[in-house]
Amino acid sequence: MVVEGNYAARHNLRDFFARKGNFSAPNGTFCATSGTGWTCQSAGSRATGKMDTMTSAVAPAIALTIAGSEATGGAGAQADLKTFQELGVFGIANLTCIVSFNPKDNWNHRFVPVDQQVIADQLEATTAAYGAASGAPSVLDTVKIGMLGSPATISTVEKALTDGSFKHVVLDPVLICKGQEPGHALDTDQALKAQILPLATFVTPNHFEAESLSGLTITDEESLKAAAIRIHEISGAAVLAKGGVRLEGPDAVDVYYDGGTLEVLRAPKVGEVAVSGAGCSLAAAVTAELAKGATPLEAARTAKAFVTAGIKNRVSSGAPFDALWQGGALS
Ligand SMILES: Nc1ncnc2c1ncn2[C@@H]1O[C@H](COP(=O)(O)OP(=O)(O)O)[C@@H](O)[C@H]1O
Ligand SMILES: Cc1ncc(COP(=O)(O)O)c(C=O)c1O
Repeated sequence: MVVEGNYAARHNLRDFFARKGNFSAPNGTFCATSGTGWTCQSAGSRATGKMDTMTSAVAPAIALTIAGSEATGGAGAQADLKTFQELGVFGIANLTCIVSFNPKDNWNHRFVPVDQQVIADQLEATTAAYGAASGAPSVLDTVKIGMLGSPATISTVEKALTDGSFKHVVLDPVLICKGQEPGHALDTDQALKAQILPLATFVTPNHFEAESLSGLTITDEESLKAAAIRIHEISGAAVLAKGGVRLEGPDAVDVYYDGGTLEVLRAPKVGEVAVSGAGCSLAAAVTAELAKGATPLEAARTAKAFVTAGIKNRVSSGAPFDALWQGGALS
């Protein structure tokens, strides 16, 4: 029996009927409840069942992003949620800051932090709803950390990570954004390295961030490998170090290293400029795949393919940079 595109199969059936009452589906099926049972009838066929038989049988995997809002929708929490959804994961966003590009100032970032108590409140609500003690059918054990933006926020998030019981902590160590000058946020950089990096199980530095975290200069694939190895040694995390468009050559090259496997992930460059949301979407795709049970290496491979497709299908705007599109090719 198909009830409204399988909605009921993914939700508590009792809740479904409570919302919809008796209803007619567009294919001519009529569904109703009586007592603890349900009946659906269409021309020539009839199906019955108990209200509890389909309860949350296939709840989706859950993932949380602790990240900033990027108002134009290309990067930040917006990119993370779109990626989670595309990959079949129920996404939750707890916001740390609001970034609004400034078109009157060369599209530089205007950054407003969210109040620390408000960040803590969001984390409290999320934990109560989906944490280990929540009774939720899918427990939240996978979190992505995006832009934190200040030492105060880093301390708030550090507390949530140490209080919580996350199996996977994917850190996109956002030290600068595209368009920002390197060195803009060095105090945050230091706090991120000291307080969040040791808690990460997977880290996705871009070229600048990999140089900053490793202390090495990265000019080619070999030095990117050396940086990935160094960052693993420092953090213990699986590392996906991104060369992207910042290394010469026809391919966008990233290096994965987890202490055992070293793998170069490559895809032909699409254009020669960086695309907004590529780093966020890559780390979010890793997060979604880990939440669904993939190994870190499998998650990295899937994420690379997802981001490459999203860059090919990029969205242009009045801004001087394109945004990644997570939704597949539009015909
Ligand atoms: N023009 C491009 N063509 C293909 N892949 C790209 C391109 N730019 C970046 N990538 C890939 O997108 C992902 C994000 O990389 P990057 O843009 O360097 O990260 P960040 O957004 O953190 O600076 C990486 O997998 C990188 O190799
Ligand atoms: C809130 C926020 N998070 C993260 C980023 C990093 O985005 P990207 O995926 O383009 O590196 C940005 C960049 O603008 C941002 O504004």
